[in-house]
This record gives sequence, structure tokens and C-alpha cells, in this order.
Amino acid sequence: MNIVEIKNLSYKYDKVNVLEDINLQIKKGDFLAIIGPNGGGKSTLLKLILQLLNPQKGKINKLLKEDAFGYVPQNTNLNIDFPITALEVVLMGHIGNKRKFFGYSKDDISCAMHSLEQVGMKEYANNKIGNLSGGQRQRVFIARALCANPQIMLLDEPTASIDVKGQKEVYELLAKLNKNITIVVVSHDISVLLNYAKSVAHVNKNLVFHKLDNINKNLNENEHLCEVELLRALGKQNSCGCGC
Ligand SMILES: Nc1ncnc2c1ncn2[C@@H]1O[C@H](COP(=O)(O)OP(=O)(O)OP(=O)(O)O)[C@@H](O)[C@H]1O
Repeated sequence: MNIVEIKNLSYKYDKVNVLEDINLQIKKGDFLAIIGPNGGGKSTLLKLILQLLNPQKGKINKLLKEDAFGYVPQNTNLNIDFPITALEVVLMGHIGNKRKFFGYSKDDISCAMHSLEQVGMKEYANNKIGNLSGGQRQRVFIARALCANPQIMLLDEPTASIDVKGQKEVYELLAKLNKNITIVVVSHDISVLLNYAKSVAHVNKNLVFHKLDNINKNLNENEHLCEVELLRALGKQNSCGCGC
């Protein structure tokens, strides 16, 4: 079942075309990796799916309600020196703009604690966010998105500036969440990510989609595969569906 259907989508900032004639279907249960060079249009594509930007050409058909979409942005606008706990960060996402100044209900707190538990961070609930490692902090941001009970979660470079061990932990968490939630993740960590993704979309103004069913994904995460090598490997697969 398709959750998102993108048809002939193009987008430009000012006069510069960033995305051109994009076609993509995101299926329920997929773990889709969006890869591509810097400036290729990956974040723009996520923002269009999330309606933070409006398509100028083409269509995005979403077959789930808006609140089914969870988002973990690239740069969480949070000053990590601010003395706020992991639990409060999760609660901020849960409350949204509804009741900012009136405290949290028991239900809010139990939902936030449940989300922290899901990401393995329950025992860190009262730790200051600035005292957590990069990987732990990212898991807290994932918990914040989980609190809204999403059916699909879109993450923009969730492992940027995290060491390889932390990256693996984040992806393992996403793989666990993927049992119930469709995952779309923008990433540059190709070697690690490929062990977890079910399909990959390479975005560089245009989009090329590959299914990863038949590729040997048991890559050694210490062996760093560059994007060109990866695309060459994918290009040899008959299952890529892109006509290459
Ligand atoms: N608000 C904006 N106004 C003008 N140009 C923008 C804006 N946002 C992004 N761009 C430009 O659009 C292009 C695509 O940007 P985008 O952030 O989507 O790329 P990306 O693939 O996510 O890159 P990265 O891997 O570096 O995060 C870039 O050339 C960028 O400079």
C-alpha cells in the first residue's frame, strides 16, 4: 500500500531548479534511504513531503492524515547548553503549541516516558540534554517525534556528527521502529545505512529509485563505500527498477 505518491514534482528556489520531474512512491513498511550529494535536493524533498514547502509543479498525494507524519529535522533548533532535561525535550514535541504555559498532564508525561523507553533512554529522562552523547541526544529527538504516534517518520541526517558506533545504534533503533512505522531517512552514512534500508532513492535534482531486496547488504561498516561505488553496485542489480 502506498503512503505517499509523488508525481512529476519539480521545485525551484528563485530561478534555480533544485528538483526536476521527481516520481516516487513510498510504501507502508518501507525503510527508505534518501542519499545524494550536498545540495542535491534531499532536504527540499522531505520538506515538500511534509508540506513545509509547496510543490510548484507536479503532485504529492498523501494517503495518511497529516498527524501520521513524524519529522526529525536536520538541525534541531535547540541550544544544548540550555538546562533542559531529556524528558522536557520530548514533552516539548508532544505539547506542540497547544498548552505551552500550563504545564504537563500525567498522560503527557507517561506518553513521553513511554517514548523514551522505546528509544532506550528512559533512565536518562532527568539528565540534561547537553550532558548526553550525540547518539543519545538523537534518540531523544526521535522519542520526541514518536510521542505523536506517527505511522511514518522522516529523519533528516539523524547521524550527522555521530561516531560509527552511535550511527549504528540510531539505525538499529530505526530498524526496530520500522516493525510498526515506515521510515524515510536522509543520510550520507551509506555503508552503515545500507545494512538497514529496504530501498534507496538517489536524489541529485532527479531521483533514481532502487529496491535493495537482492543486494548483499552485509557490508562491513568499516569498509567505506563511496556513493559512486554504491551506485555502480546498485546498477548491476536487476531489481533496481530504474531501467539501468
Ligand atoms: N531556502 C532556500 N533558498 C534558496 N536556496 C535554497 C534554500 N534551501 C536550499 N536551497 C538550495 O537548494 C539546493 C538543495 O538544497 P537541499 O538542502 O535540499 O540539499 P541537500 O541534498 O539536502 O543537501 P545537504 O546534503 O548538503 O544537506 C542547494 O543548492 C541549496 O543551496
